[in-house]
Amino acid sequence: MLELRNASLSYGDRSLWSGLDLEIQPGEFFAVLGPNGSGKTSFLKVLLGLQHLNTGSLKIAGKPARRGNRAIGYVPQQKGFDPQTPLRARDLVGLGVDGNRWGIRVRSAAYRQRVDDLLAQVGATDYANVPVGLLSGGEQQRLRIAQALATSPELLLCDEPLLSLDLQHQKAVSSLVAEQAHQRGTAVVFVTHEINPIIDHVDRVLYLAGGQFRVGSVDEVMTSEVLSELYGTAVDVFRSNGRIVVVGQPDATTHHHHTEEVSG
Ligand SMILES: Nc1ncnc2c1ncn2[C@@H]1O[C@H](COP(=O)(O)OP(=O)(O)OP(=O)(O)O)[C@@H](O)[C@H]1O
Repeated sequence: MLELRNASLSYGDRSLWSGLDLEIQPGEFFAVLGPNGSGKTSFLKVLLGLQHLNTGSLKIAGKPARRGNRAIGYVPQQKGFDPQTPLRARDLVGLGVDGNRWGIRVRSAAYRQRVDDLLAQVGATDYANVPVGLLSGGEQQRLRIAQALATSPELLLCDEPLLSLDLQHQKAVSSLVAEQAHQRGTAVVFVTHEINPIIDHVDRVLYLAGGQFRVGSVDEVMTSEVLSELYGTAVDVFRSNGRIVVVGQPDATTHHHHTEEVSG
């Protein structure tokens, strides 16, 4: 589905990663973790064809990366909608639906059916006609996912989709994305600061830090040894009730964005 070979990316003399070889399979839930500034968003930009690699190659569904690739669905990092936003939930989802493919000449029956199906797929049918600005952060995030799924992408990219969500909504959105991967066969690349909300779902992680990276299962990557090596300083990883607690990262990143976001 996705194939990176000997990939490196740097800005000026700052290297974000180099020598990255990676294949992501259909149906895989793949997370990208790392502190602020480690290159998580840049990684998504590469996949979206918005950022060129300095070395190496990338293929998505067998073809070189390019902008506007319809095989990719993208859930951007976003704040909440303004309460005045004059869009209903179904209008937002409808923006993702490809008019040509569904023979829209606006508001055709096929278009309405497609929007209804997408709303049902993310469990948003009950608030289909509510203005998006009045919905909770978690409800808005479901709609963004529905919008990203509108073209039935083979690859779904999510940039910090859990930011500003409470625990219950984090779980619901994580499960929804996991279902898309594991039941529907979409490859998912999921950028997050926090492993715990997705720990039960994620297949593998890419951890970026200090210009280095590590790829593997949660058990392989989230260890004191690996993180200490990546950060270049002693980092302790503890397990508690199925959760992971990381202590001693030089850059305490986890809550950086939360104060800036509109809460759900
Ligand atoms: N176009 C660019 N030109 C130069 N430097 C850039 C560019 N884009 C990003 N950077 C730098 O590269 C680093 C990685 O940025 P990126 O946004 O990918 O990190 P991130 O892991 O997504 O961070 P965060 O968790 O804060 O969102 C940052 O130091 C950033 O300032």
